[in-house]
Amino acid sequence: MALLTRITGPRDLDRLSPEQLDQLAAEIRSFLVDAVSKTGGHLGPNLGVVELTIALHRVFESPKDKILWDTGHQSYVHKLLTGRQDFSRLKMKGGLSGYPARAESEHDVIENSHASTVLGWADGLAKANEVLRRDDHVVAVIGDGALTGGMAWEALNNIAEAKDRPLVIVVNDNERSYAPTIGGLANHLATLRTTDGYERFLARTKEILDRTPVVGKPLYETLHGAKKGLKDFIAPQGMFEDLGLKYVGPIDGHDIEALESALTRAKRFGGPVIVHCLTEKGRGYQPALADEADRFHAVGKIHPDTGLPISSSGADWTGVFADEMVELGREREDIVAITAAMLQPVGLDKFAKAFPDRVYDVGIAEQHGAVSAAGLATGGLHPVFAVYATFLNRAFDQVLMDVALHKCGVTFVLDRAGITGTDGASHNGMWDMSILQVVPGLRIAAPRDADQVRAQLREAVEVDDAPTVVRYSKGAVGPAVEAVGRVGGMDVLREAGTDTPDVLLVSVGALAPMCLEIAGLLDQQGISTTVVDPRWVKPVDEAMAPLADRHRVVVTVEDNGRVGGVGCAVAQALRDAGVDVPLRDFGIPPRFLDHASRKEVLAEIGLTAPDIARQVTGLVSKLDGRYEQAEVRAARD
Ligand SMILES: Cc1ncc(C[n+]2csc(CCOP(=O)(O)OP(=O)(O)O)c2C)c(N)n1
Ligand SMILES: CC(=O)[C@@H](O)[C@H](O)COP(=O)(O)O
Ligand SMILES: [Mg+2]
Repeated sequence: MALLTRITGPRDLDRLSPEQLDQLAAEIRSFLVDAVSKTGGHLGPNLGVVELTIALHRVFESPKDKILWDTGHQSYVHKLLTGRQDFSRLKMKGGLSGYPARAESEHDVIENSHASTVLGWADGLAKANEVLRRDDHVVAVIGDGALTGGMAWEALNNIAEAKDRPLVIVVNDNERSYAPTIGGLANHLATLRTTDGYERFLARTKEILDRTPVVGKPLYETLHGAKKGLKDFIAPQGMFEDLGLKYVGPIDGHDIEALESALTRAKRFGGPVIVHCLTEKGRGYQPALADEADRFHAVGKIHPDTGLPISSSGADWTGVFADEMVELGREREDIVAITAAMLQPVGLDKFAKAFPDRVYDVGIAEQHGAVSAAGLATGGLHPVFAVYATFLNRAFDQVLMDVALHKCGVTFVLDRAGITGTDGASHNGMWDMSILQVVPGLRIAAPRDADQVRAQLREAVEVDDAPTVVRYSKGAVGPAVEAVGRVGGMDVLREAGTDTPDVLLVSVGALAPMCLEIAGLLDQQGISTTVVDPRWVKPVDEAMAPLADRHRVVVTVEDNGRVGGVGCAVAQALRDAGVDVPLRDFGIPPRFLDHASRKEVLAEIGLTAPDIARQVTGLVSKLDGRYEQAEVRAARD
């Protein structure tokens, strides 16, 4: 790493020769494979942007110029070139974030990770430069996948309008999101890729003319000067130029010299310009290139030589859903599936294999996915839209106004619900049960184990006149948690063992084993506890209020934001029923949580069995104290 370790900031790149730049690119690739194989992370995307990042940092002057990365998962090389070379704790507590992070560096402008936002940011920053008369540049790097998001097009619509407001958009076209990027836009990029456009024509002409030096240079310059007419003559530049954006490309995204030349021209242009770069996801690393599914988009710990995972975590929630979907698909021809560019990560790959005509990849377009689902349902099908919980945030209005208002039978399967941890603040699925609480008619299932995923998915797809949601966690699914009884539609997981029980513990989803542990700890303190799993947490089961009324305290525990979550809904239901029992709700506080393992985050926010047991013990003791005081008062009076 002779060169890489000497790069302490972007300006150190200025003094490197072309040969040294190539060597630096090779060093960075080997660093990435070595470092990310130890920690896990977004290996494929970063291997693809090594030369592009070097060229960007040579042509632009970050942090004065703002370099923005859409989604941000491909910012590792940017980190390496901006003084962050300790990757030993990547995505771990106290280590580097997996995305741009303002706390880490003045070179990181936005803390993203939800896709397709960068053009909006760039638009705003460019407008600010204009109003404040700054001559700084704004450069937005967006992938072909992120470009399928509607927000990107809303921004382009604005950006194209201001002909003399400088803004450089780099389209990092590796032809893939996780899997190959789909749709009309992807097809258009493919046409641009294969068109022998102006750039390639000019490069070839230059090559030929360089061999005839006498007439070569003047002729080349004449051709270059006549570029607009020449461009139209050679090949139509398509949609981008039709929109009013200057188009430069396609550029070989692994040729630093070509990249620098294109970026320099874009920088000088003085208006909005698109630089279309062709890159290869997983570049230089054979195991990634051989992985047709996702080119090592995001890996766990792997053996660097083979790319094979170090350990396999056994059955996970996604896998249970994946298998059950195939079963359901066999049983019911009306069941169709939707993914927003994440077929494999959400577990719809098996369904797609079995029923290729019944799965729709809508691109990174959660809003459209939800509305399209409303259309499918209205057309007589039952769509299952599988999406990470955090990404459904985007489609809230569509769930409310299109799916729910129209009473459409659409099932949303929310993967990665609850604390996911290592992907940081934006990836925790901690908002879904709060925002969805307000949607009339919508029902939410929070299965506690694999059997319940299967059972509740089946119950969900039976509902054809309202949206249903099935939400579960990331990673390994725990052992089955057997019910010992049933009250209304709720499973009783533990009886208090007395006619005058102290605590009703309402356990939500995957937290069932923890709730049973809490009950055990309370038992040791002489506090008798009923543990109930409502299964369907919205609407609150009608049996909840009478059950609560038989206890002295109600405690809810959920892997979701406390504000507006299941605890709030239960409290409201009890109030509505006139049940006056103290309630204490445990959940995720309304804070953005730094990246760390799920276990560390849960410990930090006090969502652990000992913490909760301690607090509940305190609460019960306080009630006992009050009770005793009342008795003393009564005896005295
Ligand atoms: C709103 C949203 N939906 C889904 C995702 C999950 N996701 C992360 S990266 C990615 C693919 C991005 O493709 P592209 O922009 O082409 O970048 P590449 O990885 O190919 O460099 C997806 C779907 C996300 N981050 N944000
Ligand atoms: C950038 C992004 O949004 C995804 O790639 C995310 O990192 C995936 O997370 P999982 O590892 O939980 O699938
Ligand atoms: Mg891509």
